[in-house]
Amino acid sequence: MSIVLSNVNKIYQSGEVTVHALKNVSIEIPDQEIVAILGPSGSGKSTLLNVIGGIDRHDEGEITVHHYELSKLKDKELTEYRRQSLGFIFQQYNLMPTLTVSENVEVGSELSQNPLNMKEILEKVGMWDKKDKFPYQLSGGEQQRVAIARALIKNPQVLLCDEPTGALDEETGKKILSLLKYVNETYGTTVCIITHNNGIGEMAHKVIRMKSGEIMEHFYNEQPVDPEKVKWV
Ligand SMILES: Nc1ncnc2c1ncn2[C@@H]1O[C@H](COP(=O)(O)OP(=O)(O)OP(=O)(O)O)[C@@H](O)[C@H]1O
Repeated sequence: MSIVLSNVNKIYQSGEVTVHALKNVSIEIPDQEIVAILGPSGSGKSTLLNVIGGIDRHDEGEITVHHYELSKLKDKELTEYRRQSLGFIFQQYNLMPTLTVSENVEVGSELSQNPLNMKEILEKVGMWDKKDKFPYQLSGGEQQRVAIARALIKNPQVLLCDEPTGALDEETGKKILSLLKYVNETYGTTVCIITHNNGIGEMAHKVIRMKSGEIMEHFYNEQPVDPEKVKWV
């Protein structure tokens, strides 16, 4: 049960301007693996993640995520799919400033029918001792840990990460990558990471490289590198 895209097209029309953001994209994202989606700005990485994540609708082709065929889902079903199956991590952590760490994670928990245990998750991401702090009292890396905990507590099958280390320095960014690897190994979560940082491709099981809305290449790393050892570029 993996994520399969067949001949997926996505066209944005704003006024006179037409952007073909995804052009006949066919690709498989295997279950329980780490997949890095690389490519220059404007190549369609976020669009790809957004159509997989049901944040945006594709125009043509098929996207199957586990037993869901996304084009067949009504809006309400798409929302349910996002809630039940997916966790999202963004470059901006999007924490609620007026809520504590544990309250922020609770928000994720409330979205799920089978949430994981709060203490376990906060311990796993190394934030249990800061559970009563507010976001402004935390570093960027710590805030991203909370965002990961908020996504994880739903026990999603897939974690979709858009530039998760984009706002972090190398040392902190590598710690977040190590945490994502740990999550993948511990919970069997499929982890998709969009990034400009080619080095992050080294830690992934599979690399997908995009350009101008197309898949330029995709390949498996025979030996994914430890996140602490990737080249930071
Ligand atoms: N909502 C939108 N309306 C119109 N055009 C859009 C929209 N979203 C994206 N695009 C266009 O689609 C193309 C692909 O954008 P996308 O954000 O997917 O690229 P990206 O590879 O993620 O870029 P970046 O690395 O800069 O985030 C770009 O030309 C972009 O301007």
